[in-house]
Amino acid sequence: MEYISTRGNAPALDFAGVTLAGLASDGGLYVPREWPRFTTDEIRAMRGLSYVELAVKVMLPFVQPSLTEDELRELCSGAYGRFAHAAVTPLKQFDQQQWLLELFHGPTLAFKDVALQLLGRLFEHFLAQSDAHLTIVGATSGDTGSAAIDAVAGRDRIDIFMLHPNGRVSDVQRRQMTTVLSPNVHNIAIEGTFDDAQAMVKRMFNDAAMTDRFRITAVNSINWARLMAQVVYYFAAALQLGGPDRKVAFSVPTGNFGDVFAGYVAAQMGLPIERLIVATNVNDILHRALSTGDYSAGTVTPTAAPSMDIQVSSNFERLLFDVGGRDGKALAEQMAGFEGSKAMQLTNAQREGAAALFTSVRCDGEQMNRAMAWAEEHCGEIIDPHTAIGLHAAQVAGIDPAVPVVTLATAHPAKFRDAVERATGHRPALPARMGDLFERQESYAELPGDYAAVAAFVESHGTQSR
Ligand SMILES: Cc1ncc(COP(=O)(O)O)c(C=O)c1O
Ligand SMILES: N[C@@H](CCOP(=O)(O)O)C(=O)O
Repeated sequence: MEYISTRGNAPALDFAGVTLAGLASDGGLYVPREWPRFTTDEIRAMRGLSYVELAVKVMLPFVQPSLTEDELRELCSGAYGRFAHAAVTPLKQFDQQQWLLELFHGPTLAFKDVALQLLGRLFEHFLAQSDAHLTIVGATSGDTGSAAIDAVAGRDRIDIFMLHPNGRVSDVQRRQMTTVLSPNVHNIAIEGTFDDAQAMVKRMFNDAAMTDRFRITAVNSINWARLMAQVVYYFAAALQLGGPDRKVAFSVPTGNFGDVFAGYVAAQMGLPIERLIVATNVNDILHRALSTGDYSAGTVTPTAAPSMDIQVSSNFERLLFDVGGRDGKALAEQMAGFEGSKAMQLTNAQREGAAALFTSVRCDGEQMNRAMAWAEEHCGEIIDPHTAIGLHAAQVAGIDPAVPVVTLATAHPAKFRDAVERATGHRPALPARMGDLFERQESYAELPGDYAAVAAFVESHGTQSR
């Protein structure tokens, strides 16, 4: 498979190349040159496969020729062997129509583990073929950070610099990152929002003074390999609910648009999907874009679902590229306009293309709390605030009652114990292996929201590769 940039002005790369590159050199995001497509018979034949075997089937077209089938299988076995549930992403029934896909059984209790456990292994695999040293620079609103750190802590020839917005992640999320004291892990709390951190990360990819010396890559969902691994669980859930002979809808708590874009990819690969529901909190740029065509970023409002406190959603660019006719030059101009003014209007083609599969719902704090309480009262399930936003959207999106709706449960409720306790009266416990999280020593730097300060920190703590 060959990958091209959404902005049309970067070299096409193979899978190993895009995995190590992260972001394209023209500032765009890599996407496959074309979508691989399964026939209905091929999808039907996936029923009953173990998660690892399903992952191999779904991802193989994306990784060849950089990886053989056996290499992919070995990497997946290692990655998913670390999950605490035999099904990796178990599906639970809420009622006649509503289902919950639990994506938080990995080491750091969020859906990010599904992709990052694999990505850490991919980095190691591809690095073994060269003598390069990799510098990962990432931004997190809470969950990507710990999952990425868990995936690469202690690995040779990799440093990770993870930026989180100071005071805007939950205390469990922060401690999951800052108590990992491996010498290759560097946590940085910056003044500002996740969007500020993400903008600094993207800027570093285009800063020749940095890229000339450091081999910088990404662990955020701007890295194609992240999204690819997330496609698998859409297949896993749909197959259990009668797919491909029955359509399924998915409700996805959304911030950076990575998880729900993976659902879009599954649909392009032939999986029959009724609707993809983009569930946002009050940071609702995506809801406004999908419902009115107005993609304009306001200020970020802190909420009890902090991982979704995002206004600039990186992966939306991938959708705009695909539904807008794959015109890299036109998209580069559109994105340059957005980067200047933080506002843009979707074209008619982009609006109509998105409307064919996506529905959006904005969920405020009260609706989120009610969804948490409903799950507890009616189903005995404690869900986290992000999942609750997805559940609320699933219940109000107006999906045909004959179609199952799967809400993606993106985080374990114990990561957000205070918010869950406020809504349900129950305080979920951390798993035993994390019982001492609050006794562990923390280490992180605090920096102003200033690119030069972050770049200087990376320079002084990183390992030059070139
Ligand atoms: C718990 C949780 N739910 C939902 C999201 C939103 O996912 P995405 O950014 O892929 O849209 C995130 C962060 O990405 C998250 O950490
Ligand atoms: N919600 C994320 C923000 C980054 O998203 P990513 O999927 O692009 O890494 C987080 O928890 O860090």
